[in-house]
Amino acid sequence: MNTVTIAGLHKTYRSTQALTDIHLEIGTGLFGLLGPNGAGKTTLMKILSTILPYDDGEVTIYGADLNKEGDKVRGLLGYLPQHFHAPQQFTGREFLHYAGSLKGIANRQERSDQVERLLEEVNLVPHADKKIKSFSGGMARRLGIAQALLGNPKFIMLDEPTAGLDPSERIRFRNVIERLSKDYTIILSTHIISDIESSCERVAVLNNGQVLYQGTTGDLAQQALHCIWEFQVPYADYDRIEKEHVIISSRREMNDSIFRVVARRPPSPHAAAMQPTMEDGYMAVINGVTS
Ligand SMILES: Nc1ncnc2c1ncn2[C@@H]1O[C@H](COP(=O)(O)OP(=O)(O)OP(=O)(O)O)[C@@H](O)[C@H]1O
Repeated sequence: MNTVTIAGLHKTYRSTQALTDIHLEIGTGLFGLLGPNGAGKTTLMKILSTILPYDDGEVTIYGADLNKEGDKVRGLLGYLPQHFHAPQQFTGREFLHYAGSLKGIANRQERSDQVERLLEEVNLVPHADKKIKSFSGGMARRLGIAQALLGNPKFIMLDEPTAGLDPSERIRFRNVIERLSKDYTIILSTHIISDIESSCERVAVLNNGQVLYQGTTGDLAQQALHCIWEFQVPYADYDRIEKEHVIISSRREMNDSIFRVVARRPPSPHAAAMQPTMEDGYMAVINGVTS
């Protein structure tokens, strides 16, 4: 069942066309929104969270029209913005009480029940009475998720939630999200493929304000079928290869460089055809080199 439907969405900032004719169908669970810097991910999230008006299109969230039923939509959603800053002098628990009041949870007992449940859900109980200024980046992000979940939303948007986290914090954060995805519709925007690879079933790839792909993560990899090659050249040729090909990765071995590239034809007579990964599929879609 689709919980979020977007049809013909357009958004322009003065002279910048940020989103062009976006069509997306999103169901329950975790949905990945992938795209390079400037693709339009934050713009889309701001529109869905009713912060930003749009020029044209139809958006429904759990059956409510974003344009006509803004208040109803706001009651359904939780949002973790890209640059989330909680007041540093508050403790984690104090901040959640404060955020709960702002969300209109007036009954103190009800607010307290939600705050305690969410602290547990994001594994912050042992740190709940520490000042936020002492939190690590990962703890602050998990607090951000907890505030997004206050008020029992059904639809949660997380904008680049793992940016700047170290690997162990990223894994802990990912586990929290995966657990939540069983009960909520979650959109996770990122340009880090591995955030999505392990946990999302469906993804959309956005570039220059357009949806270039939407479907399963497995099918995204298949977009690069027969287009992924590895080959070895002397290290001295590095600059030439970089100019001539769309490089996915490269590594140095002794005096040679080994390149993984996306191309419709073999980039050299000795190039080996490789099985595509999701990252390969993403690079193929972004660069318009699909099979
Ligand atoms: N307030 C604004 N005024 C004018 N142009 C804007 C504004 N906000 C975003 N843009 C432009 O709209 C386009 C989409 O930006 P957006 O921030 O939505 O992309 P993004 O995919 O979230 O990128 P990032 O990963 O860097 O946050 C970009 O060209 C950006 O420069």
